[in-house]
Amino acid sequence: MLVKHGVVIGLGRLTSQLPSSSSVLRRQQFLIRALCGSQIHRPKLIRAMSSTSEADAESVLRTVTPSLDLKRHKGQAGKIAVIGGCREYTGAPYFAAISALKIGADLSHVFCTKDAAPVIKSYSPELIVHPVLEESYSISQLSEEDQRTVQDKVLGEVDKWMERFDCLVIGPGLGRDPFLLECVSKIMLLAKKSNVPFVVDGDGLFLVTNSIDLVNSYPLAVLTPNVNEYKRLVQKVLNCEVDEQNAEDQLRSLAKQIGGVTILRKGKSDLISNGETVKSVSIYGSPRRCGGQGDILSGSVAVFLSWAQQLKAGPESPSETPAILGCIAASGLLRKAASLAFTKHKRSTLTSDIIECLGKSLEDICPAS
Ligand SMILES: NC(=O)C1=CN([C@@H]2O[C@H](COP(=O)(O)OP(=O)(O)OC[C@H]3O[C@@H](n4cnc5c(N)ncnc54)[C@H](OP(=O)(O)O)[C@@H]3O)[C@@H](O)[C@H]2O)[C@@H](O)CC1
Ligand SMILES: Nc1ncnc2c1ncn2[C@@H]1O[C@H](COP(=O)(O)OP(=O)(O)OP(=O)(O)O)[C@@H](O)[C@H]1O
Ligand SMILES: [Mg+2]
Repeated sequence: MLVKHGVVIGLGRLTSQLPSSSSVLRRQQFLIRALCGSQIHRPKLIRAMSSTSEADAESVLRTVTPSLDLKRHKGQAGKIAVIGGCREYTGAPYFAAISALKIGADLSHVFCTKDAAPVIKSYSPELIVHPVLEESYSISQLSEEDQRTVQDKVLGEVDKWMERFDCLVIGPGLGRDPFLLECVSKIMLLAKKSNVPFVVDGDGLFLVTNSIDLVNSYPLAVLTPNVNEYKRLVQKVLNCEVDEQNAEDQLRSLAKQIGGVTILRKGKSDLISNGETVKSVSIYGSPRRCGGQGDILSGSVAVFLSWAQQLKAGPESPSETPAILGCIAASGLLRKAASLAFTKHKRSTLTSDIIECLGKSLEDICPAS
């Protein structure tokens, strides 16, 4: 739209500067028709003038998705852990964790509060659910020392698994309880110590926005903000408002300011940057905005990022980082699946319907055999 306006304004300026001879005017009118009036020429012009390149998501999906090989053993296609799930939210961590499995990860864990665990387990026997997180209400009677002991126990429970995970998803359905968020900030430190990549979403972004040092300069961190979460990040880090006219440059500055973390800004087009490159994914998805689609995305980024990390270096290997590739692949697949689910279910499309379409959508792009 901006560029389209740029063209129109540009030609308007051109008009006012040109001599008013009739032949010049005729040529000018022809130019205006050719540039603006033709459906064939306009998109080419917009693309040529755009500062962001649209990623070829299908090609990235084909590059990062590993072939199914009988020589591989369980775990090699990815072990993912979601840190999230509390009394209020049990759907979000489930959506993220089950999406990881549906795409092709081998194991998907959930670390959630004790209350949320039986609920999440009952959604699916496929998930490995750890009821380890504690909220303030369950420890408020304890002395400070005992509270620290509880925190150490929580961290110990997560840390003994940490090195086995290829990627964490921190935040879907986490809630905003202060005691729980303090534990989660320490889980982030443990992940960084073990060089485990993590995707931060939902309430994880609430935590990180208020303590940006938790992710600053960690190249294996991916943030996936929605419209509200992005606004809060921009206000906090760049100290200004979201600038839709310069969306790509602002995203690049934001990622750079946080030390080169990768940010996937969700919206009509998904925009992805690590402070250097900016990519967009605009494949047609679905007009349904039911809650939970961001959770599918965060689980998917974790899987594709893990797969992209396994790509062998070589002359043919992609120049983008695994985090950028993971974001492009996840965004493209989610949009394909959302589109397919919407074709079937129209207004009644739910997040579970989209999850059911993940397999077929990936199969259409990279068949299993
Ligand atoms: N089926 C499920 O289980 C699903 C669960 N989900 C889970 O929900 C959680 C929040 O994610 P979301 O996407 O609703 O957050 P978002 O758009 O920033 O906020 C919208 C508005 O609500 C408000 N607000 C939020 N939390 C608040 C709090 N604790 N206390 C007070 N206010 C709060 C917020 O206010 P603000 O932050 O601006 O002050 C804004 O105005 C997150 O864990 C997500 O994973 C989703 O994934 C969907 C499916
Ligand atoms: N206006 C839009 N048009 C098309 N697709 C969109 C639009 N907004 C979001 N999406 C798609 O939906 C996905 C989820 O984005 P959304 O902004 O709904 O996340 P979210 O609010 O975090 O979701 P959740 O409810 O899971 O927390 C994005 O990856 C994007 O592809
Ligand atoms: Mg969300």
